[in-house]
Amino acid sequence: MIDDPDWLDVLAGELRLRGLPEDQVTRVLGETRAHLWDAGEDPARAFGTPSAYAAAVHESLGTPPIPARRKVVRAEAPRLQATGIGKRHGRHRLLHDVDLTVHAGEVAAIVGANGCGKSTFLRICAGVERAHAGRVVVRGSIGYCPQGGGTSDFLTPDEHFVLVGAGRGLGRDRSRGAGRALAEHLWWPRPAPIAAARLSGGTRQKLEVILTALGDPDVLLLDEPYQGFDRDSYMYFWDRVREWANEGRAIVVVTHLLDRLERADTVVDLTPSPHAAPGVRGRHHPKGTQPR
Ligand SMILES: Nc1ncnc2c1ncn2[C@@H]1O[C@H](COP(=O)(O)OP(=O)(O)OP(=O)(O)O)[C@@H](O)[C@H]1O
Repeated sequence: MIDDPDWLDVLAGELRLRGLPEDQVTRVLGETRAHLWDAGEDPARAFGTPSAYAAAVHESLGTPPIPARRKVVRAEAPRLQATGIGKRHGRHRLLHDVDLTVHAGEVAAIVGANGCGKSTFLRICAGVERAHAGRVVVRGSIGYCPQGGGTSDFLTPDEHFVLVGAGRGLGRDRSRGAGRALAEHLWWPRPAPIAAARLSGGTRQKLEVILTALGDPDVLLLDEPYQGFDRDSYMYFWDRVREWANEGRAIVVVTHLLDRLERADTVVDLTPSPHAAPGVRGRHHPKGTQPR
């Protein structure tokens, strides 16, 4: 057998991402390992990518795609509700009366001109900055991806997965498997065992996104998370956002790029209106409309 523990780790992560119970994950891994042993084959040659094989297994087992726990919450209450948010810097009124409601299964995009307060609004939603007015209610756990700064120069990708996974209650193998499975979804199939300082800018940014999503937080807050991604990775990223939502997460993305806004259920444009009173911001657009 050409035993590839990395491939099997990623497969385990992929199966868990699809909601397979732990006993089924163990059974599938055992059977797969036995097959590889008998056939003496390389796993990628025998089964393709872990992601594709997990999808096939998932389909053949007929496992429901969305855990029931998340569905129930969607019907009951929004995951994130920001009401009447206001923020000042001295005499400058940055945010005024901004509302945002995001349920499980929904994607919200925050757009607007440079400096209009998008990152500030997201930080307020994440609870790392205080608003001067309004209220934020979050139901569930939060994964927050700021614009950079969430990784350590000296740790490898796997070490990041294990460290952050531990903080979210995941064991070592599970963290590594989940991290690598998420990496594959972002077009980063084999995170190299090198320190993060030596990763390319786009790859390091992928690491930030993966760490945010590790452990399946209920609410994902992503501040221009695709910076430095190549075109394919950018497309994969938006596919992944939609899949995360379909799996029951509530997602808020701060974005400058308007080409994927059809993926969002809600678009909030924080650009100040020329007709509004000075400092008045917070305009909402229904799904599919383009902000100015
Ligand atoms: N502590 C502070 N004191 C004064 N002004 C501040 C402070 N923090 C942020 N600002 C200002 O608030 C404004 C909004 O910043 P923010 O980063 O939220 O905007 P943004 O819409 O995300 O910008 P960009 O599109 O450029 O990323 C900026 O003009 C910034 O300089």
